[in-house]
Amino acid sequence: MSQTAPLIVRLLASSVSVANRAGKIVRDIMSKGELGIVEKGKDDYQTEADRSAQRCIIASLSAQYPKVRIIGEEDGNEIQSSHEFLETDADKEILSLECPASLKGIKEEDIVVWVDPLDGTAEYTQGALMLKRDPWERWKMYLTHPFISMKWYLSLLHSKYGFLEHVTVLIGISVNEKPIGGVIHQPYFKNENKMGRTIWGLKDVGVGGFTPGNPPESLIITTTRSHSNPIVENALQVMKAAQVLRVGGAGYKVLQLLEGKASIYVFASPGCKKWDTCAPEAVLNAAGGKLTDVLGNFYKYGASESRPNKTGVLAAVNDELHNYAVQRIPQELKDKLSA
Ligand SMILES: Nc1ncnc2c1ncn2[C@@H]1O[C@H](COP(=O)(O)O)[C@@H](O)[C@H]1OP(=O)(O)O
Ligand SMILES: [Mg+2]
Ligand SMILES: [Mg+2]
Ligand SMILES: [Mg+2]
Repeated sequence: MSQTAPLIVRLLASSVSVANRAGKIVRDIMSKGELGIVEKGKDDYQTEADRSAQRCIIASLSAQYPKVRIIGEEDGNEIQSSHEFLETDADKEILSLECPASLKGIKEEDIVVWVDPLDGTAEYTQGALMLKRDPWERWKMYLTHPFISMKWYLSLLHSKYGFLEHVTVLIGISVNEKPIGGVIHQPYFKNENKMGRTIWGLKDVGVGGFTPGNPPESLIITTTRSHSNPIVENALQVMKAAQVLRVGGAGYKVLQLLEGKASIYVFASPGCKKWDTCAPEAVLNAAGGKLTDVLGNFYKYGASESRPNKTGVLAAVNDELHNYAVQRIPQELKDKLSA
């Protein structure tokens, strides 16, 4: 690795390589078919892919950047047992980036990295069903699946490939409580000749790994497909959108904004945590967008911050769309979430 590149550039380059490796782990576990699903709470599951991918990311980054504080979604990821997963490559394209003056003086001690090893776990476990080509085998798996309703099962059958494309690996880099760099890796993105893609963003540099798109002509909202409730629905109704897309994962929804498939991401509920939004917010910022809670306030990403994003998520590719969304949310709803 080029030791001459400034720390933040090296860390982002390492994060890109580590996210690619984690994505391969996620795919390999799915191919083996033993997901090892554990229920953490209501509508909250963990699989062997979440656990192994996190072990890979934390072991690899902490071996190379020992003083960086790294916080992952999953518990019980002892670093000692993870040498098989060590990834020490660093992406060459990122290493060759010109580091802006504003990021040159950053030290390891100033950095907090937020890791979501697998964002869209609900969609990942449902994707396992779609890999069963035999309808009878698929039906049997559905019957033993812990949390797929009949409505979801039917929507899965209609979706042809399931929702695996919604799954992402998220590595967010924050300094002084603000997200300044991030990686969104999509293990199941279908390219012509290879599986997966890695999107990155760095403050005062820009974004890469995809083709940015302008916001759609009409107002298209993207929101949750697996964690809705009456307040979430209320916040959608007031937007007066031409269309509402219901997809999985915070990473995937921000990708939809970046690619011009949706205008605003609205989620008026406390379910997302700091590891869900740190990387997406960093990439969105680097593309000129904005991610806040539904009141329009920024989240802070210091190591001692509480994990839940209690007051929801509101994101857009530009200030104008973001302002529109903040203004549409009724005060009563804002009060309810911040109570
Ligand atoms: N109620 C919840 N419980 C646990 N995780 C949640 C909840 N709501 C949202 N999340 C996390 O935020 C992501 C985005 O939410 P949604 O897909 O509903 O829009 C989810 O994929 C999940 O991350 P993860 O899959 O990493 O556990
Ligand atoms: Mg989870
Ligand atoms: Mg997540
Ligand atoms: Mg996760």
